[in-house]
Amino acid sequence: MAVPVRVEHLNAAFGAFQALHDVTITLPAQTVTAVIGPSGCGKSTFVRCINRMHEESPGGRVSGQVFLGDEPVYGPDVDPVRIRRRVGMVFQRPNPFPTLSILGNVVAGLALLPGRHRNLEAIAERSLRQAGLWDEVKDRLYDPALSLSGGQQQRLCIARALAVEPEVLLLDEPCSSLDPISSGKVEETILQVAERYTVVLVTHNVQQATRVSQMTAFFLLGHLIEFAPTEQLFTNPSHEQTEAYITGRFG
Ligand SMILES: Nc1ncnc2c1ncn2[C@@H]1O[C@H](COP(=O)(O)OP(=O)(O)OP(=O)(O)O)[C@@H](O)[C@H]1O
Repeated sequence: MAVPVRVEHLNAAFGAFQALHDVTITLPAQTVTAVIGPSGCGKSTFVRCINRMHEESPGGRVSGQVFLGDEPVYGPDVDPVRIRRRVGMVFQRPNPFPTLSILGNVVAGLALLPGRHRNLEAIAERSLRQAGLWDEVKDRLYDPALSLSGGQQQRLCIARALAVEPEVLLLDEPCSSLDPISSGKVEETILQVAERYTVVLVTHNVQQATRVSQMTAFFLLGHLIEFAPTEQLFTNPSHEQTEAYITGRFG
């Protein structure tokens, strides 16, 4: 079940350096929200605050609040591990577990969940289908994950994230290490999973944002400058700085 992510007055710092300033935004459910902006503007920091990974960075501090549905992510008794189960994440470089098979990778996260181990093959099939990889791997589920191409490995990582049934999926530049054909397949996967999840896609590629997202958030120097339907933001931006970025005048 997808839930909206409501971010209120979020500030994030690395020691004395403030990387995010007073960000307030609601990321709708069953929608792909693209997060764009020049290098260093705080895109990764923003998504890492949603699943409480930022606080794991040296000097990482957060203030403000994030709600997953009704649950405050930074509530006093909230277990970050449980939040990370509700909010799956896929990184820039595919990072399958190198010693595990394709199937072993997909179900790896389930070992951490109580009472869910009954039907691993069925869960793996469902997740691989959702990630658009099933047909390519169904006859080689016990092959090493590293025998897959980079693009397949990235879709495997998406399947692994989906296997534990998160509500939100964070994708931090998932195509940046992939060739255009593999990127296209990952984009198809993103479009497909957005029907069921709240998807947040960090991307450097403004064309990719227009292809796969319905909403776009533009960040600059740690500030959220503009958040609008993607088509509107790219055709009729409300801010001069957004226009400068999307027309390639900086960044
Ligand atoms: N571990 C860290 N320690 C100190 N500063 C950091 C750390 N990680 C990131 N920063 C700084 O925080 C700011 C935001 O970084 P962040 O990685 O969120 O930006 P980004 O928009 O995702 O960049 P890119 O597009 O290059 O990945 C940058 O100024 C960066 O130098």
